Amino acid sequence: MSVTDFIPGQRWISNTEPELGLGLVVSNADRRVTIQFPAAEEERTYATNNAPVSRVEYPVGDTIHTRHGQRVIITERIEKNSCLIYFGQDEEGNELIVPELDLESSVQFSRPQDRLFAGQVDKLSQFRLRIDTLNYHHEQQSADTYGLSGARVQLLPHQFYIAHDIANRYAPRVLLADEVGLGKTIEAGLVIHQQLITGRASRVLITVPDSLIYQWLVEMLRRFNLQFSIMDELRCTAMELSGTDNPFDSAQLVLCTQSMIANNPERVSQMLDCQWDMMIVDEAHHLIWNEEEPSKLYQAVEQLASNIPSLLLLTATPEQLGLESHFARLRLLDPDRYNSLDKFRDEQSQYETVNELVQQLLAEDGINNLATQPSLQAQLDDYLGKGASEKLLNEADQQAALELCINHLLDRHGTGRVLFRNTRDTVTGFPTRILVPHPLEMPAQLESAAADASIEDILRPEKLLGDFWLDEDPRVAWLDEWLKAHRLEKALLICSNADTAQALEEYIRLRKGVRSAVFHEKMTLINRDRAAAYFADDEDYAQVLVCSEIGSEGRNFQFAQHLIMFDLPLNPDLLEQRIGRLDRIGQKHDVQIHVPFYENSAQAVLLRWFDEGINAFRHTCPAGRELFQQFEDMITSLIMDGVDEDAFEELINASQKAAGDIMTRLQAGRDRLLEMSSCRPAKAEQLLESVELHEKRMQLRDFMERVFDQFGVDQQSDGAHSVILQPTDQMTEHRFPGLPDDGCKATYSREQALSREDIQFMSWENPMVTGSFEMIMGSDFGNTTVCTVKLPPLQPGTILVEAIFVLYCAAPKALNLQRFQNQATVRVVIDSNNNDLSQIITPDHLNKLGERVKRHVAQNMIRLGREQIAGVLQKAETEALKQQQPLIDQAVTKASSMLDEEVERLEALLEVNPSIREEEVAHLKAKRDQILTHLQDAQLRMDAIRIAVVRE
Ligand SMILES: Nc1ncnc2c1ncn2[C@@H]1O[C@H](COP(=O)(O)OP(=O)(O)OP(=O)(O)O)[C@@H](O)[C@H]1O
Repeated sequence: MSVTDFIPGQRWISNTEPELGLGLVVSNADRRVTIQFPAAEEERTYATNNAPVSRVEYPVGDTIHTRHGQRVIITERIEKNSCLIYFGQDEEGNELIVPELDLESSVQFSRPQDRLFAGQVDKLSQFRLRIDTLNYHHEQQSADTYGLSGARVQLLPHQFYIAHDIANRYAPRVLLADEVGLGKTIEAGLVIHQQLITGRASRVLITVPDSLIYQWLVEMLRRFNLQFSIMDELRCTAMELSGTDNPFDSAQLVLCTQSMIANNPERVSQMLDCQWDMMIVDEAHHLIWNEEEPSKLYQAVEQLASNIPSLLLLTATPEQLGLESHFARLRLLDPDRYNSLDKFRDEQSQYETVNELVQQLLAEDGINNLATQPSLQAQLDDYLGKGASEKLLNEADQQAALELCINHLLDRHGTGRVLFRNTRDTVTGFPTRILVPHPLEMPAQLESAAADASIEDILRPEKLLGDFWLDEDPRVAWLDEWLKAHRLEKALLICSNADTAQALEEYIRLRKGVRSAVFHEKMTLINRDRAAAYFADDEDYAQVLVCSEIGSEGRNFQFAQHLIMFDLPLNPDLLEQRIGRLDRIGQKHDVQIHVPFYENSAQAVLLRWFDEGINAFRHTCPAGRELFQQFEDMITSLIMDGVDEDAFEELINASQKAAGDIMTRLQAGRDRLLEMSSCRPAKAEQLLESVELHEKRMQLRDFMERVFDQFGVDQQSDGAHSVILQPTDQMTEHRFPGLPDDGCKATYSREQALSREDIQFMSWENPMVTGSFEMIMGSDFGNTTVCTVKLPPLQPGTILVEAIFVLYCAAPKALNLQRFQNQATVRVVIDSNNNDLSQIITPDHLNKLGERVKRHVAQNMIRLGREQIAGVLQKAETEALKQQQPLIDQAVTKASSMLDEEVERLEALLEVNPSIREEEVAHLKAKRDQILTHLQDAQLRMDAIRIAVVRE
């Protein structure tokens, strides 16, 4: 630009700060030009030869706004003393004359055509990045597994099956009851993440036992990038003192302890005043209920559950406290469905018949069975409606029809809508459990002390040994020796009592020099987590963590291989919870379960019964609780009255038989159905394939490298898959989304992310990536560019206009309308002779052959070719618009067929399966109508323009 280009009174716009609005030249002297930006009340002075500004000239036909608020369509434009005067008509048809000085200053050019003609031309690389963003964004949004693939987790089929099934429901309310350590937290996290990222939920409340609060906090952050806020009494009070009305309104994602919910009605009432979308209750077997006296926790959760649309209850032992409590928890999920305990009991007995039918159909000759057995046909018709079997047998593809029927049976008459339970039998990869009993001689004084003691005291013999039990208890001496002999191995020790844990740990640490830590309910939460972290440390670690029973619930200690049961609990579910600390996903070794016990003692009775009677050490024993109830009297009498070998034999034989019977019954009925509806392997595999297919690491890496470059984030490669990212002073935005102020390390490899939890997992759902999508698509970044291109058949000087359109629907994010559109963009290429070359000149041609031009050259090209380009753009718009209706029709057809099928399925289910909530069907229908309306209103909108000038 030269000195003579700038005349006071002219309007210009800044290329680097377009948000300042329209500028006004106020002076031009000494090779410096000063431009005022009235809308922003700012002024800039530039050197005239390289001022980063573009002249604003509106063509005839455009609409302009005056500073007096008038809207004028330009009919004529003249230039006087190098300034423009516009002539035109306002909305009432009044003739107006508008000198450019009178133009409204707060205009923003974000439409690509406006920016182009205002001289705001982006780099070629930015244009390409924009188009790639549109395509990748659409691809991710359309994937069936959208929202499930960004977690730092191994792709385990049973978890993805459950998460996918639940996450696709409206306001899901379910009980996640996988066996201990199979990943219920992960399943819940996947569902939360998916609901948040798709916009179906935005406020989530998680409540967990006190000892698990930090573990959940960390797990949500490191695996799902979800930053929860812990709301404890201290924090709530501090916020109230500083003027916050309701502390629970201060965060979207809140974690709180179950003791707060159970014991603090005021806090519960504050929670009730907030609009939550989702609540998660971990270790939900604590929600104890009986008719006379429901627990406080149950009552508080019940209040919250009736106000919060979505509810996930997590427990590995749903029936730990009896069928009544289990039923009451199901009632929290769906009070209409679970309104009678007797009916519920009846239903349980029906599962056997349904399963028998399913098994006959699943058999190798299932079709044949059905074709030749009228009784089977009648049974199927009974369940699925008259004519169901005939229809199936008449299908061309009978096998596929049979599959569908089995799905319907499970769906409508099985257990699966509300309850999910995967077992170790169906999930592979678990270690072997080895029982290592350590018989010890009973201290003499115990025999007499035990005579009048209660069963609880007998089971914790240290209590009976008096104040010096640590010196006298042979288990303590055994422990000391064992730890010395296994110095390099970590062991988790569990005993039932906090005082025992505390005294024992102090003793071995101070008196025996063992590196140990303690974990019990009398410690503060912070100290508990410190102890757990010390035990987990790879280098400077505690060899043994001594826990009271609270350490047997929910915690992840699978890095240790040895579990020492200092005593044994009476309840087989608790035994399983203890073993589950080590026997969980991620355990790489066999689990050794050490039980030091006195011969001929109560513990010896329990040990033998658990092992020989119900085989609860080496395997999980789903029938444990029921068996314990059945044999409790016999066990108690053996414990209290001393061992009578014949009676013991009888107990063992009877227990084995009963265990076999119960397992057969469960397998024949409820458990088999549960298993089938908790994970259908073929579907689960398909889901994992979809996640892998959309992972596209190389493309993601390439994409993000370009984004970081463009936005000024420094990146240093750090090995094959990872990178170190640092904010810089050259960043174009104040902050880069998701990037910590002090930078971070990130990896594009799931495997590496799993082994290095200190580095970020860069998936398409990482906040840095989704933030980049939003930053680029939500702004004018890269929406105009100019290049030259050598394309021999075309005449030099020909102008090619490549216009990119997107189908735009102004709809809530939660509807995720992109998934119904087959393509992300519509692309039209028109040349200056108005030929449509869209099919001939591909994006690849222009990407590969297009050469960059300097900005001022590009601006000149636009200025000179403006009229022609405007005409071509109009033609491009006309051509694109021809595709609008077909695109809408295609999206509407796809949406209708998907959503109608879902509605029909739910309606059919509703007729026969009371676990469907009416509101679920109503919501789905309303959502379908809303989606179709929005799609029908969709409009193609020009999103970006590339001008290519053909050169010699
Ligand atoms: N897909 C996965 N990828 C990586 N780690 C996993 C995965 N699933 C589970 N884990 C790990 O396995 C352990 C058990 O998972 P989680 O805590 O979710 O199990 P749970 O079923 O809730 O256990 P509990 O019954 O003890 O409460 C945790 O350490 C978890 O991080």
